[in-house]
Amino acid sequence: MFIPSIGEKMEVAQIIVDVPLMQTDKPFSYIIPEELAALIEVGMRVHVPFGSGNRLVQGIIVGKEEENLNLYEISNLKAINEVLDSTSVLTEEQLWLADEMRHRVFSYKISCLKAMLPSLLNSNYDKVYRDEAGKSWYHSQLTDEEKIDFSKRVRSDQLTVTYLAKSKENRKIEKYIVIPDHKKLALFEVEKRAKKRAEFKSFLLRHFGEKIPIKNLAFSSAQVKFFLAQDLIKIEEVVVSRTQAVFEAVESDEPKALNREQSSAFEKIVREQNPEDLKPFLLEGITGSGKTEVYLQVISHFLEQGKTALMLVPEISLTPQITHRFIARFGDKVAIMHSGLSDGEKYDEWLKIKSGQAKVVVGARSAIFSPVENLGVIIIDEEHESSYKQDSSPRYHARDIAILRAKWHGARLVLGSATPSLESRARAMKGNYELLRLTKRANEKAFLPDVQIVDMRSQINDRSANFSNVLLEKVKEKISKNEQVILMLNRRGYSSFVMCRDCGFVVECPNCDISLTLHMDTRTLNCHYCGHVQGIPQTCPNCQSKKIRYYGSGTQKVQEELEGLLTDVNILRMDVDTTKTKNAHEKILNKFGRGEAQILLGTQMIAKGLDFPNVTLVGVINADTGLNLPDFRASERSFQLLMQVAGRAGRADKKGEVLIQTFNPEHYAIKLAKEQDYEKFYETEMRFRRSLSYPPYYYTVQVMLSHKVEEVAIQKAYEVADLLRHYLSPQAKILGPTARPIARTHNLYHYQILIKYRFENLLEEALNGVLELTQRRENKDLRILIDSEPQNFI
Ligand SMILES: Nc1ncnc2c1ncn2[C@@H]1O[C@H](COP(=O)(O)OP(=O)(O)OP(=O)(O)O)[C@@H](O)[C@H]1O
Ligand SMILES: [Zn+2]
Repeated sequence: MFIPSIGEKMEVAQIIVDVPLMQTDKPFSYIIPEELAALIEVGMRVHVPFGSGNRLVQGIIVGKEEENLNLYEISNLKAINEVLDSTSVLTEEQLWLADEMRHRVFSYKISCLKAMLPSLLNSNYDKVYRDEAGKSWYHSQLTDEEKIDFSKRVRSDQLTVTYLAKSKENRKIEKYIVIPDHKKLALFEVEKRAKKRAEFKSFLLRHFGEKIPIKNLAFSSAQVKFFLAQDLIKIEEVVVSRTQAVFEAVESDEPKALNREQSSAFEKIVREQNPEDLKPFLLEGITGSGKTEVYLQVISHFLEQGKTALMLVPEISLTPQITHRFIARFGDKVAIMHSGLSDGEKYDEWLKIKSGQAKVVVGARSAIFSPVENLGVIIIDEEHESSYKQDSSPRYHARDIAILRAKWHGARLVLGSATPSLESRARAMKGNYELLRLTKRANEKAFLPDVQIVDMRSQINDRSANFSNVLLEKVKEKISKNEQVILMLNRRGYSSFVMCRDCGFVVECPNCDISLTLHMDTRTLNCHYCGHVQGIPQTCPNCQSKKIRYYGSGTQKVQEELEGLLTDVNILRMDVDTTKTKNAHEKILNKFGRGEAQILLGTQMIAKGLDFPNVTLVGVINADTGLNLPDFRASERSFQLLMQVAGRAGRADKKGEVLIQTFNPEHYAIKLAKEQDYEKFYETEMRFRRSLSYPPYYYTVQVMLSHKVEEVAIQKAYEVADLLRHYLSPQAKILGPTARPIARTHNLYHYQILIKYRFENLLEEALNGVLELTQRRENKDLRILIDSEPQNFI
């Protein structure tokens, strides 16, 4: 057949479509229609027809060029249907980052690209166009020609655009039940047989006068509807606002004169260097040594040079205290990014960054992707924190992305910690990072606190299950001196549950192999994995005994106990439950800062970043719970957490004390935390890692397979292990398959394989082979997750 070879010049775009599959994990060519040609840029989102049905899907333009196409090629190409943006939403750097990421995280390219966009742009939204006179049009209501015309007018600045999430209208709405009339409800007769209904009624009566959140309610929506229909309850909606009040009411703050160690670190970080010679800096500074002050001054330095800065902190420590310090220094040049913001707020901050108005971005993990141009420095505080690793696809580590971005910009990268991760410290020892040290507290009058271990095995205290006499007496002593106390309850892998005293039955989640957690405020049992909620049984479901007891030590329970043991004491509690609402964090810390409570009791949440001069005692109620987890980083995590929380004591001129209650006083992680000896811990732990071939001596990749039928999960896991053995060298160690420590969640059985390796040329190929398995029809119910350098083993 004759195919004309003299072609036509046509504009063709390379597009990654939003169909996360192995076969579609590459750019597809689309013709750019003439009328769109002037509007289209690389980095924009478009709608394109895809597949045999030509269903419209979203895509991202990653390249475009003029090509000579013959008729045959033209007839085989589809055309772009619609442009979604008026300017690129992804920069050239971000497109490059997505490519680099694809090879490291074994996730699809489209997932990498989407990770770089604010979620509003990935969700169902509408655009609103406005002209100068304020007249507005909704994109969804325009004709195709109008859409093109409007895009042109946006480009020539005649119209402005804002995005509006269709589903939520950009507002967060929370619903509550309120009871208008107590008497009416009380007198309402419930049919005898309707047991649940009667339970709900008495629940409502107990909560009269309160706003009862509908979220996590232990009763079905049918029950709610019934009472609504009888006019016995009402639903109230509360709109959570999109505007941020953070920037108001922050006093400005002047730089402090750096001490010798601080200035030496500062000078090394900012010194002139060839971009090729730049290495990441590891700033190892004990708690309270003034790392944050160094960060602030390094950032100032680069701002003065007309550059920008990116500052990452762990989500959990993105407390007002830290954000305030940045706002106080840099005012409205700061953009804040964290998960507490609504999609609308995140989008607003993103725009502030994209437009160049924000020069300093302070944020949690995902802020590493923010589209700041002209970066002078990237800082990762508490670099050892596992929350820098994303636990869902794409499973990236912010540190790895930071290294790439720093390279692209020729920017400095500073990793800061009092207890660096073994990986980073090992790199510093090899000379891949430059090690900078701060060994003294910045405040001249402050010293590291005295740490004491309380051996709980020899503590018999009939008055309390949670407190040794020593700790209790110390708490009393500090309170009597008008000083403040921080108490930490390490809840990792441990929480309160309900058990029958007669038969030992523990109430478990019907979907997951794990006991349900008791929540006293809602009087429910909740599953922390799948979100299942149920009421607390009055009798044992197994033996009908009435001896149902509550076990474990949630923060709520400890608070109750403490209130019984001490008189006239105000306790503030900080945990997931008390910080759900907006700015709750801030309110609690402000109260504590003003001295309105003597004790701050909380989970890991209180271990980081807090700087309260009046705190002279830190008590760790249970140091052990993290130690025995089936995770090779268990000791490292426990050590880091103890060092971190101990660092909250004695930060000003009053001497600090720390008491650590433990059942494992001989464990090296606890002993060395007492001695506050990072160096010794590093050596001990490195020996252990070496002998067991764990990171940083080996790299790791975890493959997790899930299926609703356990046998299928096992069988497929063996198939995958065989496939890996076929590709990888004998030097690679392939462990498993084994069942996950929590073997079933969401009604799925999980099996895992761990690969430990040093150099494997065919690793990517092998893992792509594993991913391809999921595309086979017979495997359509099989879930396979690949996690490079996994941080989470439970
Ligand atoms: N050069 C300095 N002169 C006087 N005070 C300083 C100086 N640098 C820091 N400080 C003060 O010392 C205290 C501890 O400093 P900072 O919070 O920066 O330490 P950090 O190392 O970041 O602490 P952590 O890691 O424990 O959270 C703060 O109150 C800070 O204002
Ligand atoms: Zn569950």
